Amino acid sequence: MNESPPVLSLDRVSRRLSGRAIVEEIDLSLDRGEVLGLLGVNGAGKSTTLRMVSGLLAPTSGSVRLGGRDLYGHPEIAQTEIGYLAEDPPLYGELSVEEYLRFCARLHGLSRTAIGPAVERAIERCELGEMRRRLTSLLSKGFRQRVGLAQAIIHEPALIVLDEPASGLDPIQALRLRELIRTLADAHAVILSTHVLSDVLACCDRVAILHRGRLRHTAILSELDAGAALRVRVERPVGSQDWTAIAAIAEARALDAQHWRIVLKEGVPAGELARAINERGFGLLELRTDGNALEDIFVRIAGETGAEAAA
Ligand SMILES: Nc1ncnc2c1ncn2[C@@H]1O[C@H](COP(=O)(O)OP(=O)(O)OP(=O)(O)O)[C@@H](O)[C@H]1O
Repeated sequence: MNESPPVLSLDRVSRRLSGRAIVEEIDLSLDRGEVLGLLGVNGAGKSTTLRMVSGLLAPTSGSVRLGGRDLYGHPEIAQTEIGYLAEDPPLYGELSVEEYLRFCARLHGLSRTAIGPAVERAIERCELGEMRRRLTSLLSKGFRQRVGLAQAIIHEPALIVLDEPASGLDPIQALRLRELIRTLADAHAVILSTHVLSDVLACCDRVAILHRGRLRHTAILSELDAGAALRVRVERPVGSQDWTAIAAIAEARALDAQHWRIVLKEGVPAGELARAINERGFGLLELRTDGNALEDIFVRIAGETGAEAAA
C-alpha cells in the first residue's frame, strides 16, 4: 500500500544559539484532521519550534518535512502550504480587514480571480463579516486574533501554525477562538503552542509537552481521559465502602462526603458509574472528568530542575 507522508514531520530538529541549545532533537509528526498542542512553560522553546516549523528559522540540525518534502530544501512550499499566526500578529493598521486579507492572499500567491472568493471564505469562517470594513488598528484583541487566523487560512494551506493564539483574550473571546480552531482541523493539520492547559483540553487531539527545549511527553488526549479520574457529586452522603462495593471502581477518594474523586478500572466507560450510582440511590448531581491527568504530568515535568530534565 502506498501511504501518503504526514503533513508535517520533524526529525531530530535542534536549534542552537551562541552555543546554547534552545530546542533539542525534537521528533514529531502531524496529519490532516489533527490539532496538536505544544505545551510548555515560558521559555520552554515553543515559539522557536513553531518558527522552525513555519519556515522562518532554519534548524541547526535535523529536518522539517511538509508532505514528505524538506522545507528548507524547498522553501517555496512555505508560501503555499503553511499558514502562520504569530503571538502578536502584525496587521497593517491603515488597511481595513478586507483590504488586509486581499493583501495577504496576494502574498500567498493566489491568482487575481482566486483572491475574491478566498477572502469571502476566510471572512465567513472567522466570522468577520461585521468588521470587514473596519481598520485593523481599531479592532479589539479578539478580532485582531481572528483576522490573524483568517490570513493564516486564506490560501487553504495543509498546515496551520498558531503561536499562543488565545493569549490576552478574555474568556469569551478565548472560547470562541478555540471553537474556531477546532473546526479548522476538518480540512487542515493544526499545531498550536500554549502554556494554558485548558487551551489544550478544549481544542487539541494530541499534546506534546516541551520543557527546556526537549520534548518530554506526548499523549493522545482521549487516551489520557480514559485513565483519568472523575469528579462525582451525589445527593446522599456516602462512605468509601459504598464505592468499593461497585466492581467498576478502582479507587475512590473523598473530597467531602458528597463529593468524590473516582478512578474507574481500565476500559470501564463513565456511563457505567452513572448507572451504578443511580441503582444504589446515591442521587447523581454531577459527573465530569477531573482533568488532572494532563495537569499532573505537566506540573511534574514543568517542576523539574535542569539536572532532572537532562537525565
Ligand atoms: N534570538 C534569541 N536569542 C537568544 N535567546 C533566545 C532567542 N530566541 C529565544 N531565545 C531563548 O530561547 C528560549 C526559548 O524561547 P522561546 O521563545 O522559543 O520559548 P517559548 O516556550 O515560546 O516561551 P514563551 O511562552 O515565553 O513565548 C528562551 O530561554 C529564550 O530566552
